[in-house]
Amino acid sequence: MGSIRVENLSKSYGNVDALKDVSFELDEGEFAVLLGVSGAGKSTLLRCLNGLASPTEGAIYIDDERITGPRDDVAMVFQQHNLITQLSAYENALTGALGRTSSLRSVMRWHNRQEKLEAVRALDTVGLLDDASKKVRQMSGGQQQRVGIARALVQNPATMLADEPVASLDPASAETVMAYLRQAAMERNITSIVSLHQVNIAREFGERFIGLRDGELIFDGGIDDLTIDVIDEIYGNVSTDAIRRGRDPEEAHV
Ligand SMILES: Nc1ncnc2c1ncn2[C@@H]1O[C@H](COP(=O)(O)OP(=O)(O)OP(=O)(O)O)[C@@H](O)[C@H]1O
Repeated sequence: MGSIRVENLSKSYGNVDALKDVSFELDEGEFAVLLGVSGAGKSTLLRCLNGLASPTEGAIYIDDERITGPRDDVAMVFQQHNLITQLSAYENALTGALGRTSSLRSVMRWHNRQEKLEAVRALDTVGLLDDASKKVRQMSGGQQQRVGIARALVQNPATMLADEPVASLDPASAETVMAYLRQAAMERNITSIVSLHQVNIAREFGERFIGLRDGELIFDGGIDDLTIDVIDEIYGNVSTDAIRRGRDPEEAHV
């Protein structure tokens, strides 16, 4: 479950061509990192994948079903966590089940035993079981993002999309969050696409890499093919010395 097929996808906003004839396929359970500078089209691709934006041309299929709008089996992890900060980690995780409940139950926030167990299991997966009752606003940015991942897991997705999930975190927290995200995807065989702009983190956690530049897919391959030349091509005029040292290439324009 969760295989993805993107076929000749183009997306324009007025006269801005955000995606140009992008095609690729991911097998069930693959973990792909989406690379590209700001404006390359990463968010647009993720928005088309989760059904929030519709293609101008082309199509996306999940498990051979054409995407025509948001689906419950496609979960999203956001950069700005989108959590309810006055609620606990557990309560936030439980909101991941809301898409699957009736509107009355959803409004009343009634959850069945199975959903509660899933929330506990998801918090365990992201290493936050001991902090389940802690208010999200009292948590660090990295912990908050792990709650965001737990919420996505409670949705019981076949596909998980993450748009710059560690962009606002310090390097150590970013690594921790990525490790939990990768582990969760592996344990549950969730097909995942994570957009990142930190090449060092991408190389550490990615198994498949998709590179966008100016809306075009310019790279699709594994870690061995992701050479410095390819990185140069994805990021344009950047200092590869800075990349080797692990600095953010977007700050390393020469
Ligand atoms: N709603 C919109 N209306 C008009 N133009 C848009 C819209 N959304 C994105 N664009 C444009 O489409 C192009 C791709 O943007 P997109 O946000 O997908 O890139 P990105 O790689 O995710 O960059 P960032 O990391 O900065 O979000 C950019 O030129 C952007 O200005």
